[in-house]
Amino acid sequence: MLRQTVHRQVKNILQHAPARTSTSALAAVSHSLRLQAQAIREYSAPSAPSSSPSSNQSQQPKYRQFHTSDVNKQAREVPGFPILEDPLANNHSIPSFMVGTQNGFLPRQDPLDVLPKEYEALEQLLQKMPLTLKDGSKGFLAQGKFGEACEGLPQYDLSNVEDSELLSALYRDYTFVASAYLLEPCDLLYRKTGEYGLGRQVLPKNIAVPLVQVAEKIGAKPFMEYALSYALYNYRRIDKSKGLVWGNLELVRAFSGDKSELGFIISHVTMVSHSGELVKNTVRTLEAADKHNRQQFNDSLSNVVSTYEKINMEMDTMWERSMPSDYLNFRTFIMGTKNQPMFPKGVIYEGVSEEPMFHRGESGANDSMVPMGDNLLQLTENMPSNPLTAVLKDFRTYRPHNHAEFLQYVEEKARQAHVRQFAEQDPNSAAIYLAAVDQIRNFRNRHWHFTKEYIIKYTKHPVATGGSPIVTWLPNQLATVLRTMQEVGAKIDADKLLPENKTLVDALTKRADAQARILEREVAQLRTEIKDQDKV
Ligand code: HEM
Repeated sequence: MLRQTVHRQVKNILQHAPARTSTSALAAVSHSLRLQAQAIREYSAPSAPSSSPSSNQSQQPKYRQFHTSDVNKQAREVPGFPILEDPLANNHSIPSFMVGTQNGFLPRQDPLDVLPKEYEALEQLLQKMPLTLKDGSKGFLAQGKFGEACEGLPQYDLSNVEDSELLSALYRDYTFVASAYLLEPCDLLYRKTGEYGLGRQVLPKNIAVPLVQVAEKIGAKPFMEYALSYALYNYRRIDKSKGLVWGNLELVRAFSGDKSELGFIISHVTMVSHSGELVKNTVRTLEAADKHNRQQFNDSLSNVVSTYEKINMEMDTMWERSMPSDYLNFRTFIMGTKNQPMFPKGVIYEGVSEEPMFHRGESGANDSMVPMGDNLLQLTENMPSNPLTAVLKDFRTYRPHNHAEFLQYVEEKARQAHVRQFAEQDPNSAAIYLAAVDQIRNFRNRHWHFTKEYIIKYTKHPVATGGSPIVTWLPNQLATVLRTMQEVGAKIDADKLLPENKTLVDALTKRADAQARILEREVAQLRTEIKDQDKV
């Protein structure tokens, strides 16, 4: 049935394709649809509990269809993947999240910040929800009254909603309500005792049914996600004419409602605001490696390095925008229901399925900038084959569908074009490659510091919000990056390097050596302090 739908779509595109559309763009769309169908099959596989609200709906494809003719008109003709050059901000029929050279991994249009009047009860519930409200008073969560307040929420029927912007807003809002409802008891207990206890194990049908309806329409899992809800679909520009910069952004929804939650979320947005540039140069680097164009390869990979530099500098502002001592105030609400002791048997979605569901929680691990670098630089395939790396791969399914497809495209293309090997064939290209890997190291190393300073310093809870073991998972990737740098550095013939590259290669490899030793010692020590670090 799905295969037939996809075939019909491809045929339709071929018949109605604009004359200008190249075969490569058509191949791209057909590839995109094939992946879509594959993901539909995976998500509907028997191991994943069915999440259809009714038997009638279970006949429908689980993923919202692309209005591919719109995409075709605007897609840059990258062989293999349609990338938007124009975000098509006025288009409300294609998904809100589609990779573009302008919007990068951000939504194509700013998030819808107020729900239409007909959803007033939902809007009001969310506005009164945070621990601290905008006027400084206590919201439902602070008073332990959120669960009770949810009882008054009508069960909206979302089956006729088709506008992609409204669907995205409703998905964001229902995922906020669901997480607050499920985790409210954990937050109350944590504030009293420092323990999370158990969350609510059943999601009532007035939340569960519309959440599953909207999740199916946008092709997401029915649980809070990083891009589709908490971080990248949750900002509002204060001055619409100004950019996505710190000072001009506020939150649409919040759990704690304090300044540190604002700083935490907005730092992600301002970092991702550079991702269009990153996408553009990643694609150019892939093209250059494919065509063996050395000059283009060096230029575009150097641009990748300088863009990651900007992103890393932006990341460093986290320390002043969001206080480490406040982080645990909102962290409870972004926890998942998979691999978390608060939900030992998952969560039953009332009115949807009798089978419990398990979902990873919100996590920056579902951002696409670092996975794109991992794939471009072929770091993903250098990760050890172990259960921690399997978690990394699982995280890649928790993101907008089009982002997941794009990451897969970059991984395949880099492998076909032998990006790393092409870089290593020329010592100065290898130096640029090393500098690019060093930016990924910079990100992951700062990130490891964040984890120690914002989390491990305050709690011995063994699992991160995304369900990964807090001490061992991040170092699994950081150690791979350091090892890759050591391997590449050792192969470079220093005598053939430009003088500036000689100094660079020397400094980067020495630092990688030192950090690898420190990391190993740190992890060994932390493993003795926090339990269950081999459990994934
Ligand atoms: C206070 C700041 C932060 C803390 C405490 C933090 C914490 C964590 C933790 C504990 C994980 C492990 C995965 C899991 O949730 O199970 C993770 C993963 C990740 N986070 Fe963050 N995070 C922070 C900020 C950010 C920011 C600003 C970004 C930017 C996009 C980000 C991107 C990532 C990425 C890409 C991963 C996966 C890392 C990898 O592949 O090695 N995080 N984060």
